[in-house]
Amino acid sequence: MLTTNPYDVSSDDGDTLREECGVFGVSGSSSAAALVALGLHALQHRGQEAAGITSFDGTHFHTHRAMGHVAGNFDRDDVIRALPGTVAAGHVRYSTSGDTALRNVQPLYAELQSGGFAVAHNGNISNALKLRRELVRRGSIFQSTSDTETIIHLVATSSYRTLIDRFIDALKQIEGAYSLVVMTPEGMIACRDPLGIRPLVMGRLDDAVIFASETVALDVCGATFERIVEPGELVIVQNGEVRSVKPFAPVPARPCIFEWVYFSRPDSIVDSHSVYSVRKEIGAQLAAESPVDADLVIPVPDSGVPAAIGYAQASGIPFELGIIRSHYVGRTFIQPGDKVRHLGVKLKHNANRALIEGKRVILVDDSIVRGTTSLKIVQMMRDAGAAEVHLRIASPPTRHSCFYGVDTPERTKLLAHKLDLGGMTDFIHADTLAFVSIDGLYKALGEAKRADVRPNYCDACFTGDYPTTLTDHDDSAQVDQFALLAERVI
Ligand SMILES: O=P(O)(O)OC[C@H]1O[C@H](OP(=O)(O)OP(=O)(O)O)[C@H](O)[C@@H]1O
Ligand SMILES: NC(=O)CC[C@H](N)C(=O)O
Ligand code: SF4
Ligand SMILES: [Mg+2]
Repeated sequence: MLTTNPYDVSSDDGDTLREECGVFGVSGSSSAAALVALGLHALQHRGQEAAGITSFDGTHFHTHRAMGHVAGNFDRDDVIRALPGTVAAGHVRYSTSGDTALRNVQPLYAELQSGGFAVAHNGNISNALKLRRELVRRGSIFQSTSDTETIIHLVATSSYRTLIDRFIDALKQIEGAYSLVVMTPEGMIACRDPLGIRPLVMGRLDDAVIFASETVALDVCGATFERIVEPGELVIVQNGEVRSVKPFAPVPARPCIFEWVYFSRPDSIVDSHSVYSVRKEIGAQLAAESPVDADLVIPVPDSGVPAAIGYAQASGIPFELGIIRSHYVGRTFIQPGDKVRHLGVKLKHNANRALIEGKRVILVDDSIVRGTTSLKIVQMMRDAGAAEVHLRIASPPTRHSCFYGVDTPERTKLLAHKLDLGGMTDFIHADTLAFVSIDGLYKALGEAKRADVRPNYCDACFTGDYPTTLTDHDDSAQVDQFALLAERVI
């Protein structure tokens, strides 16, 4: 089984690009857990494997964690009532390290010398295996196979005196991507890795301070956006007071560019750019770079829609809903195994036959990962009588795996790694295929082009230019060793 998730020795679903995770925290509300449940609903697209909420009532921590969606697990009064207190944090998960099992569902919790410690994490620690090996040698007893648990053991074993110093000490040892919401008896801490790879924002609802992966979660619970948590910043909320600590030497940020391409909801504003507007602008860039004479622009729902609107407006070709999506089928990425995944794409999309017959169509989707969706959709258009099928993709070819919080297929499963443009066009049976250029993507974010040296975003899945060292992934012997370790404890 090939996957970028080195702990995941149990799953046969290693070749899917999945979402990431969502975090949400509330400090200072008598309805803290209920607000977290609402916020997690709005972040459900970021993780559909499992969800959890931890609350603190001033004396005790309370946790409910479960496999599956937020709805179904957190829509009952008794569940919310069992999470009392004015402080609460929650998480929706797609695993990147560690199997899909209850023990890895977040927030993770431990009793430390300083009292309870709960952590919700979006991202992936790219030296977690190495750190884990050292910690286990020194006597740490891990309860999960998640990379996130490494943070807890580093805090527990730190030689610094105060909890904040111990936490900072832990962060300085980890590498990779992390947006965290942490709960301790002393207060809530929200922080972002020095490069700000994963998003994190801060909002207010009356006297409560709120942290969320995306602004849409603030909207949904009626909170107002205050500011982003800066890359490398810790925001500490203690007895209603908010203070900021910046323990890292400042480095220019590299937020994940895929947030604007696919991950974030279009109604979110990520690092001051509207996701919807950026997607439309990518579509416009694509129309300028790769025009084609055709009758209709058709989005591949859902995530291809804003880029298709942008393409249609820029080209003057009418936008039409030529593919109708069933809203009762989950995202393609989460279908287990190839057979079911292929079936999933058919169940999810259907051609709007009456519209397509005899037409030259331009399909617009946000990305090609394995090529499963594109292959099916192009065939669907042909079966519905399309005269020509042109595919336009609102991101550059995905040629590399992500090690920062997205469970990408192993590199060899990526269509653009295996085939060049001609090969891909033949594979999906399109008349023409084009991807937006990397400079076009940067233009959509308001830049003149991608800077050759130190660009302003992480774009490693397109360029292979990873902004951090990848300790675990550069050392395959170590990965094997930890896969064995995980196997023993499953
Ligand atoms: O090349 P593939 O391996 O098929 O993966 C790429 C497809 O997967 C995603 O859609 P998905 O159906 O997961 O979600 P969406 O409904 O949000 O578009 C993405 O938007 C592409 O359409
Ligand atoms: N996708 C994520 O951000 C996952 C967080 C963490 N690495 C986990 O696997 O639980
Ligand atoms: S590798 Fe791709 S998906 Fe991963 S953080 Fe970088 S840009 Fe985002
Ligand atoms: Mg899609």
